Amino acid sequence: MRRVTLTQFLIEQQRAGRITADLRLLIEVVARAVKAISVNVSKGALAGILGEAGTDNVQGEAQKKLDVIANEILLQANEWGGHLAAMASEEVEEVHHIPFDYPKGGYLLLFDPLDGSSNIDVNVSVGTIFSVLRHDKEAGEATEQSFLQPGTSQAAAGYALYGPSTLLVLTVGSGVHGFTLDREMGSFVYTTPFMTVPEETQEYAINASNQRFWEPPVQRYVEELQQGKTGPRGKDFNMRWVASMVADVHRILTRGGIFMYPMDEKCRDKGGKLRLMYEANPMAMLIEQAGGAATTGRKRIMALQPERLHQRVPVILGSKQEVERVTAYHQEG
Ligand SMILES: O=P(O)(O)OC[C@H]1O[C@](O)(COP(=O)(O)O)[C@@H](O)[C@@H]1O
Ligand SMILES: [Mg+2]
Ligand SMILES: [Mg+2]
Repeated sequence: MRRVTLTQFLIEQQRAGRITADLRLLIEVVARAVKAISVNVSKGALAGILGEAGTDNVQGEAQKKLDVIANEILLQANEWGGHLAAMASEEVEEVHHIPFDYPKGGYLLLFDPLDGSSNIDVNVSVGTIFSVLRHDKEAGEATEQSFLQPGTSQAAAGYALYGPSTLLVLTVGSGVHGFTLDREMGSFVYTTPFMTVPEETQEYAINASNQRFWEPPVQRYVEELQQGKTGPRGKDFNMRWVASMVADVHRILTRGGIFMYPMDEKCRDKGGKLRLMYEANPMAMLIEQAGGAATTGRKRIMALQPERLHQRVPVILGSKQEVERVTAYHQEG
C-alpha cells in the first residue's frame, strides 16, 4: 500500500487551494518540533527530564522540566521558520516576538507545549496543542491585541499525542486528519483521514472530584448519566478521565463521548480551568470539523471574543447531541 506522508498531504492541500505555501511550511516546522518533543518525552528518566523545573509559569503553576523543554523546542524551531509574525505560549507571559533580524511571515502561532503535565512523571500520555491565526503584516508588529481573534478565525489547529505511538491530528478547515509517527523513517504517515465524532455516545469525561463545586446544570446532566438504564437516559454510561486533555479529546475523536471542564466554584474567579487561546479554541475547531460541538455551556467556544492571551474558559465538547443537551440545561437553569 502506498504511504502518504504529512508532507505529501500538505502539498495536496496547497494544490487544492486550501492552504498557502507559508501555512504548509509552518505546519511542517511544528511537526518537526513535535518529533523532537516526542524523542524527549520517550526518553523519560534516561534523559533526567522528569520532575519539577523549580519555576512557576505565568498561570502560577509549577513547571515540569518537560514543560520548559517542549516550550523551548517549539519557540526555537518556529523562530527560524520564516512564516510567523509572533508566537504565544502557555509557558510565556508576554507575546514572543521573532528576533528582528529573522525572516517573518503573516501567521501567529499559539501553543500549549506540554498538555497534561501532571501525567509526565507517571508515564501516562501527554500532548502538545497548537492554533494558527493570520496576521496582517501591513498592520505592523504583532501585539497581544493581534492574537485576540475568535476561534472562528483560526487558519489551522491541531495536537500531538505522545502515547504508545506519537500522533499528529490536524485541521486546516477541511476535516480532521490523523498522522502516525513512523519513528524509524522519521516521518508522519497519513493514517486516519476524515476523523468524525459519532453523534451519540455512552462515555463521558469529567473530573468528578470537583462535583461539589459544579453548577446545577452540570450536576443534573451527570446525575442523569449516572442513573444509567434506570434514569431518564435509559442507558448506562461509562466514565473516563485521563487528565490530559489531548488524550481525552483524542478518545472522543476516535469513539465519541463528551468532555467537560465546566465552570465551578473553585475556578470561577479565574473564568474556568482551561485556556481559551491554546487549549479550548484549537480543540473546538477540531471537534467542530469532525462533526461535534464545543461550548462553554452558555456560548459556542469559537464565537467568544478573547480578552486576554491567557484567558480561561469553561469547556464542554464532544458528541453533538450530548453537548447540546448540557447547553440546553444551562439555558433552562
Ligand atoms: O488535574 P485536573 O483538574 O484533572 O485537570 C486536568 C486538565 O488539566 C490539564 O492538564 C491542563 O493542561 P496543562 O497540563 O497544559 O496545564 C488538561 O490537559 C486536563 O484536562
Ligand atoms: Mg494544557
Ligand atoms: Mg501545558
